[in-house]
Amino acid sequence: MGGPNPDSVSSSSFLNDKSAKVFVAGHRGLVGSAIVRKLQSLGFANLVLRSHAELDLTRQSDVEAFFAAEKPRYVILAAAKVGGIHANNTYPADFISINLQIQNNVIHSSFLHGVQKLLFLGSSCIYPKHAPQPIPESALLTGPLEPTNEWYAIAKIAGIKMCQAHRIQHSWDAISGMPTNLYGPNDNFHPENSHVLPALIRRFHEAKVSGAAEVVVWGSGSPLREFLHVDDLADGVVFLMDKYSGVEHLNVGSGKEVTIKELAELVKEVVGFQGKLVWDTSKPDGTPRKLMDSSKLLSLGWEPKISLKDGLVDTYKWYVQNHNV
Ligand SMILES: NC(=O)C1=CN([C@@H]2O[C@H](COP(=O)(O)OP(=O)(O)OC[C@H]3O[C@@H](n4cnc5c(N)ncnc54)[C@H](OP(=O)(O)O)[C@@H]3O)[C@@H](O)[C@H]2O)C=CC1
Ligand SMILES: C[C@H]1O[C@H](OP(=O)(O)OP(=O)(O)OC[C@H]2O[C@@H](n3cnc4c(=O)[nH]c(N)nc43)[C@H](O)[C@@H]2O)[C@@H](O)[C@@H](O)C1=O
Repeated sequence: MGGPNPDSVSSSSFLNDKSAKVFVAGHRGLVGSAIVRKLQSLGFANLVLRSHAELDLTRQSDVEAFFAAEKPRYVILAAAKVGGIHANNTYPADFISINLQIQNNVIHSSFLHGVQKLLFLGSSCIYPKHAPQPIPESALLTGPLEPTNEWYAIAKIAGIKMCQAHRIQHSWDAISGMPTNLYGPNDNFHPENSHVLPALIRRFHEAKVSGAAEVVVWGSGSPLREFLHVDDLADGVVFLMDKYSGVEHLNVGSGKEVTIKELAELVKEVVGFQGKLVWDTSKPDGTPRKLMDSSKLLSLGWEPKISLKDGLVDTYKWYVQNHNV
């Protein structure tokens, strides 16, 4: 590999630069809103924020004009087309094309307009379906992907490679973080297109309110998933912006996994639903297990703080208060 050592790209302290312009793309979403809360709590006073309606990140010329006018010093890319297993499986063209467009436009414009540091967010679905567990960063591109989300995964892998290519060719400080399955305030609670945790909060709550006897949960209940509260992820994102400058993407996980059956029982308990669970095995299970090995990030000094039970209680409270239910 020619050019400068991509791990030697210098990174000045993000946390000592709180008056700098920081563009958080996707600030109204689950992840972006948590990052904004975190940055504001730390005293960052110059955040640049645009809703989807104000700036469609799939439009290359609009994105370039935005960067030319605003010239942010830092960019955190949390805008994406996101959804659970059903949405990924049903809209493959949207998941690959919208994500490639957003990330290509934002990464390329950031580079062209002198952004000092950019953080790209991928997802644990970039790894092969049957990756070794816990999954190390080195498992990337070592085997076939899970078919229900391969389109999204290919876009995310391309985003990692975009960052790496710019580091190698231009010594530009672009890094990537791979979060595990996330949840928390401002999640998407759509009945079909959301991820499992918000979907179950809504379904159990609606069943409790209507007095239904049973709740349907998708798949066999046997897949294992690792969940991280989005406030822990936001803390990890700021940590990476401040402390990490390397070519390799880094995993960001809680290190704790549960089966979907255990998760459903926990949501049932937190919501206070008294009926029974019924499994719809016509729905896909997806990846059997995806526990990430986050030891590289942990060794740098970051650690998650919110337990799944506490995070669920907090998220259910937020759902009831914010969804007029
Ligand atoms: N949720 C999870 O479990 C996980 C998420 N991640 C990653 O975190 C990142 C954020 O995900 P999350 O917060 O959950 O997703 P959300 O859907 O909650 O938020 C995505 C945000 O991106 C915005 N957006 C989407 N398309 C466009 C567009 N064309 N132009 C401008 N803005 C746009 C959305 O605005 P609008 O809603 O108005 O379209 C929304 O504010 C993604 O990269 C995702 O891959 C990684 C692992 C797990
Ligand atoms: C973050 C991650 O998220 C997705 O991958 P996933 O982990 O498979 O996500 P999921 O939350 O949708 O499902 C987890 C498990 O839960 C089961 N399940 C039960 N009942 C419901 C249910 O009601 N809704 C959903 N969505 N799933 C349910 C479901 O059958 C599956 O076994 C991809 O977007 C991927 O690209 C990605 O990055």
